[in-house]
Amino acid sequence: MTNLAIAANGLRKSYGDKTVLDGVDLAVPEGTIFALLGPNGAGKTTAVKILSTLVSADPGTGAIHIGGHDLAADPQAVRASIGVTGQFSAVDGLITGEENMLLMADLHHLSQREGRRVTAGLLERFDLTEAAKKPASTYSGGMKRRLDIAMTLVGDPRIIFLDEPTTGLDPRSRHTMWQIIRELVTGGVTVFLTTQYLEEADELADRIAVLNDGQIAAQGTAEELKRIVPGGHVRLRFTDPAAYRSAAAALGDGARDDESLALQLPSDGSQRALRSILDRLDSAGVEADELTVHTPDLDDVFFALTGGAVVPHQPKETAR
Ligand SMILES: Nc1ncnc2c1ncn2[C@@H]1O[C@H](COP(=O)(O)OP(=O)(O)OP(=O)(O)O)[C@@H](O)[C@H]1O
Repeated sequence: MTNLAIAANGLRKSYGDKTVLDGVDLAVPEGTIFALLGPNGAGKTTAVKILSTLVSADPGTGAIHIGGHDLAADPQAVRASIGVTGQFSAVDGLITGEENMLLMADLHHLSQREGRRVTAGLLERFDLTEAAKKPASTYSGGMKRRLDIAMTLVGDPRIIFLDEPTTGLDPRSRHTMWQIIRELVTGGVTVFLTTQYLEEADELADRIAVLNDGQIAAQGTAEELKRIVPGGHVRLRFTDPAAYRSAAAALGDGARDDESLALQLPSDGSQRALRSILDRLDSAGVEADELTVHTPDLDDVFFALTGGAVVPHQPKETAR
């Protein structure tokens, strides 16, 4: 049997009369990446705070075990086995990156010599050696985030909570962060991350849970989640309003976007389905200016489950 690094049953939390978590079950096997995905205010940070002992769960919550330790009975043991990097960084801008690290080593009661050794190793690993003697306030967003994670690793935690680790980072820094997270897991660490980026969950996570209205709306691998939403669609775009209207009349069953002269037809994207659409267009004597095939992605899952508004999709594949 796989050992669970994180096991929580019936997680509950309310603030006043606002229920933030309404019976959330979480199970994260050791050495895996778990992503808790949800819109703003869904309760992701609250879940991280409870699991990392920063906030207490409400009465009625079931057992919570982190790293095999009972969170209610032995929060100290839980704290010793975890690292937490929050949305608001623990980095002190007034002192250097190295000093931030040494401070952390002190907090973990490492000897001065050991603290220096661990600090030098982590600064090197996170490509911060050159900047080590500069005040952290001069670091870029990506460097601060790397320093933050390096500080978390001083205590050599086996379980790491990363609350929105790449929010606000540019694409390059985001990819660097993803690489760092993957390397952590290769080293046997379990990562629990929260994110608003579907792409991030898709890239990194072994399992994803979608949090909505205080409950897990669905969980599984990215592939499993993609299977729960209806299939893809074909999108046809026109520049000529008359052609658009003729196509809409000929195809009938699609959703119309009169403003951008686009039709969206449910379709599995197969050759046969595409041929049928093209045949009907031919019969009507119209030609689309653009045809794109869209296969379901995590965006579809997210919006289907969280009841969000439909957002414009980036086409995944152009058929013509
Ligand atoms: N200490 C608090 N007191 C009162 N309400 C709170 C407190 N902390 C969080 N909340 C409320 O609980 C809800 C969930 O907040 P939480 O920060 O967990 O969401 P989140 O999913 O992490 O959102 P975001 O992506 O915006 O960080 C929000 O409506 C928030 O206003």
